[in-house]
Formats: sequence, structure tokens, C-alpha cells
Amino acid sequence: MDDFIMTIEDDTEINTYNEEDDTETNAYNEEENKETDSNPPHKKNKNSKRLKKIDHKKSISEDTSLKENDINPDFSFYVGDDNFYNDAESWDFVAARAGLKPKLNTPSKTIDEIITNKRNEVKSLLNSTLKTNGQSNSKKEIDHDKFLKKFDKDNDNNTSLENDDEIDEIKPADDDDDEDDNDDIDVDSFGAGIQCDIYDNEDESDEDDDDQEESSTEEYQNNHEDRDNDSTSESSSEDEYEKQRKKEYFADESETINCNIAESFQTMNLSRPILKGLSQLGFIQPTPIQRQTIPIALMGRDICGGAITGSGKTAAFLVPVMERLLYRPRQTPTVRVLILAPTRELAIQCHSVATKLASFTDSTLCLCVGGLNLKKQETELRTRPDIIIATPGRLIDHVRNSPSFTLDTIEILIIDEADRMLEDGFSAELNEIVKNCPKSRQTMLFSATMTDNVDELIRLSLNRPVRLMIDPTKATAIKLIQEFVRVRKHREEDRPSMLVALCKKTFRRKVIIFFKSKAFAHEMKVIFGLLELKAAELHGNLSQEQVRRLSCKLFCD
Ligand SMILES: Nc1ncnc2c1ncn2[C@@H]1O[C@H](COP(=O)(O)OP(=O)(O)OP(=O)(O)O)[C@@H](O)[C@H]1O
Repeated sequence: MDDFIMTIEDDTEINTYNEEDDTETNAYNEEENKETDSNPPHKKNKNSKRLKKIDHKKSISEDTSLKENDINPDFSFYVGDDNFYNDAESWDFVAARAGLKPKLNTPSKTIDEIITNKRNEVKSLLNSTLKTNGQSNSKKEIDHDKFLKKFDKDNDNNTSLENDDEIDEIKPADDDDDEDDNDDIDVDSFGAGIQCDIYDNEDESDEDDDDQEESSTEEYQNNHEDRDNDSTSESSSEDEYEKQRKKEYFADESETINCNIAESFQTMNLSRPILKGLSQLGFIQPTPIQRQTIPIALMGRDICGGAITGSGKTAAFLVPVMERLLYRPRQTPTVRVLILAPTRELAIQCHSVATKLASFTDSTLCLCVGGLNLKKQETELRTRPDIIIATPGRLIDHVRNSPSFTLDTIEILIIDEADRMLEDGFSAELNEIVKNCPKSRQTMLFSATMTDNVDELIRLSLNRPVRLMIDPTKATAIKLIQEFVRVRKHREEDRPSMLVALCKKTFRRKVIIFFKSKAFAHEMKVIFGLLELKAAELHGNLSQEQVRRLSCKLFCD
């Protein structure tokens, strides 16, 4: 969408061209023209003589009248400072501006309008081609593959759609052996329900094997095995070392064994206002992560919690926080709890659960995320709310720029989606926040794929955290079936066309596709639109209003 908007904005810039400037230039040119007319005649003559000479040589076999028409004997080519502004004579914006004006006055189009126009254009083009080929009687659907090819050409895009046959040949990974025999045809395998670790191992060796000559295969395999053995023994000693480090870093399980007994919210010794808040949320029984986390968090221990998406991690950290806040000293308002989330959507979601949970308490909350009014937030922060729910960027903005706002009083630091926060994009911000919080705080990390990499966690200066991994053997939700399509390196350019084919033939409804970049997501949205596949894009370049409209559309339809 941005590409199109930028195009329109470029035009707008041209529109700012000053009429007065232009008039001045024209006036100036007229004067210059007069001066040019009065150029010394001898130079003209010299040039015309030279031209005539050349002309004479060339035109031996040509008609004389034609020659005279082609070459104007009065033409002069004089390169000198005086004549510099001669160029300006032809530099007339009138025509260009006249061409631009109607464009500029038209309202800017939405991406969907642009897609529809483009689609119609190509449709009519295809129809007319079919008619001229005498195939107009076949009222079949437009061949979308051809259409995409046409689109590719139009846009000089590197997306090239192969024949449908190729997509038909996507096979389960079990057929990998056959695939090697016929590499050109069946280069991509479709592995239904195959575990990823199998895929990973085979992928590497397959690619290597393809390039190996018969004679060198044995040697290669031997080397490979040797290397494997070496790396296995290395990794096993590394494992031992890591295990030891983890043992020293994390709290011993025996320390917390007595805590894992709470079967219901009532047996967790929670206060009435919290129990009321829970029942208002409709939470009757705690989920496994809540059952394990709440009692340990209430003891003030640091926690590294990992549980699958949708397992109730938010309430797992909010309940002990709310409970502890009931016993806080109330003389001076103080910011005591900081909850960090990687995105504003997650922060808003967390804030909404926290608000409901706190509705029977006197705890105060503040949402501190990008997109909201900075001044308003600053005023809210000055009231010293008990809990701040924030995204790292906006919080740092306040730490640096809001006078009198500090993190010195934080007693509990919670990092939601900690694995994402530990990624490079957030690491500098996270370090700065952690450095600004007091060392004596309680720290809790939660994530669906919680890391237990000691090196990463050391940065967050946890104090012998308790590791709570619910169902660590199951990396994903139980009902989730994972399949994969393998795209070989030399077929990378076919990735978009494969995706389109999958969405047209196999997964036709309610599909979410994740891309590595906003640009790619946008590009695919355009391609889908042109192919009459209903699709919407959702990424950080959209305004809050666009996201809200899209959410309504997605979830209310
Ligand atoms: N004890 C409970 N009883 C009933 N429903 C619950 C309970 N705890 C959480 N839920 C509901 O389960 C859903 C998922 O909860 P939540 O968002 O906290 O999960 P999560 O593990 O944080 O997921 P994500 O990783 O996507 O953030 C929410 O709709 C929430 O209202």
C-alpha cells in the first residue's frame, strides 16, 4: 500500500511547483532569445560551411531537394557562455503541468481500487485475446496462472508462476528418495505431519548429496560420519556443561515442590477481591501454568515460565501481582510493578485483563504504549500508578524524557513474550530498562517457547529463577498439525507462486500467512488481490484505525 501512496505523494510534490517561478523563467528566456538572435553572424557561417561540406560528401547519390530538407542551412551549433540559456527555451513546464493537473485533482485511490482496476485491465486484455483466437465461446474462469504471469511481466516482478502441474507434484517428505531421482520435476516436497527435526537433518544432507559424484560419495560419507561423530561427542560434552550451568543457575526443584499443591483458586489463599475479579473474568479453575506459577510468585521468587499459547499465562502473573499489591503501603503512591510486552496489541490485551482483575481492588494501572498521546501518558505517570503495562520503546522514551519518572521503585518486573524480547531487536532497550530497575526486584519471564539459555537470561539478572515449563515435550498446541513445503534454494523465486497455488487449491478459507517482512506481506496481498483471492494485510505500517477495522472484519464476519 505504501508504494502506491508514495507514488501519489511524489505527484503532489510536483504540484507545489511555483507558478511565479515559471513565469519569471519564461520572461527571462524571452530576453535570452533576443540575445541569441543577435549572435555574431560569422560563427554561424563558419558552421554552416562545415555542415555543407559534410553534406556534400554524403549526398552524392541522394536527391538534392531531400538533402536541403534534412539539413537546415541556418542551423547553428554554438557552444559558448552566451548561449547557455538557449536550452531553457525548450524547458517549458506548461505541457507537463497540464498533463499533471487532472491527475493531481483526482482523489487518491486505495490499494483495493488500484488492484481492481489492474484486474479489470488484464481481464479485458485476456478476453479480447481469447476472442481474437476464436475461443470466446469458452466461458471458463480466467486462467489465473496466465494472469499472474502477465502481472509479473507488467510489474517486472521476479515472481514467476510455474505450471499447476508443478504444484500438484508437491509430495509428502516420505517420497524424498524418489524426489532425488527426478530432481528437476519434483524439487519441492510436501511433508504432511512430519516432525521438523527429521526434515532439518535430511535437508542438509540432501542438498549436499545432490552435488556429489559417485566416486567421491563414499569418501564424503566417511568424512561426514567422522564429523558427525566429532560433533556428537563435542555436543554431548557441551550438553553436560550446559546442564551443569543450568543446574547452578536455576532453583532446585525440591525448593518449590511444596508449592505445587494448589488445585483451585480458593486453595491458593487468594483474597476476596481477587477471587471476585477472577470470577468476573469467568475463571473457575486455574490452568496448569496458573496452578504452578501463582503460589511460587506469591513467595516472591523469580520465575522463568514457559507454556503453550493460550494456556493462561497472563492471569498466571497478574493474579499474584494483584494479590501482593493488596498489602502495599498506601501513604505514598509508588510505581511498583512493570509489565513489558513486545507489541502494543499484547500490552493492550494484558491491560484489559488486568483492569478486570483489579476491578474489586484499589490498585491503579497505566498503559504506556506507542500510538497513545505522550503528554497524556506523562500526566498519568505523574500520579504514580501501581502497575505500568508498557512496550519497551515507549517506556524508555518516558524514562529518558519525562521529568521525575524513574524505575527506581519497581518491585516486580514481568516480561511477557520474553523470547521475543530477548531477540536482537529489543536487546538494547531491554538492557536499559533492566539496568534502571532496582536489583532487589522480583523478575518473572513468560513465553510460549521460553528459553532456558543461561547466557541470555543472565542479562536479565534473575536471582536463581524457578523454571516452570508446562508440557516441555510438546512444542506446540495439541490440536495444531504442522506440515511443511520444502523450497529448494534455486527455486526461491517460485515461493510466491507456490503459496498462491496452496491457497487456491488446498487451504482456501481462514488462512493466516506469516511473512518475514512487511514489504513481502504487502506484495503478496497485492498478488492475492489481483488473483481475486480475498486477503487483507496486517503489519506495523498500518495505522491503529486500519488495524481496528481489519480486526472487526476478520472476527465479526
Ligand atoms: N483459569 C482460566 N479459566 C478459564 N479461562 C481462562 C483461564 N485462564 C485464562 N483463560 C482464558 O484463556 C485464554 C488465553 O489466555 P491468555 O491470553 O492468558 O493465554 P496466554 O498463554 O497468555 O496466550 P498467549 O501466549 O497467546 O499470550 C483467554 O481467553 C483467557 O480469558
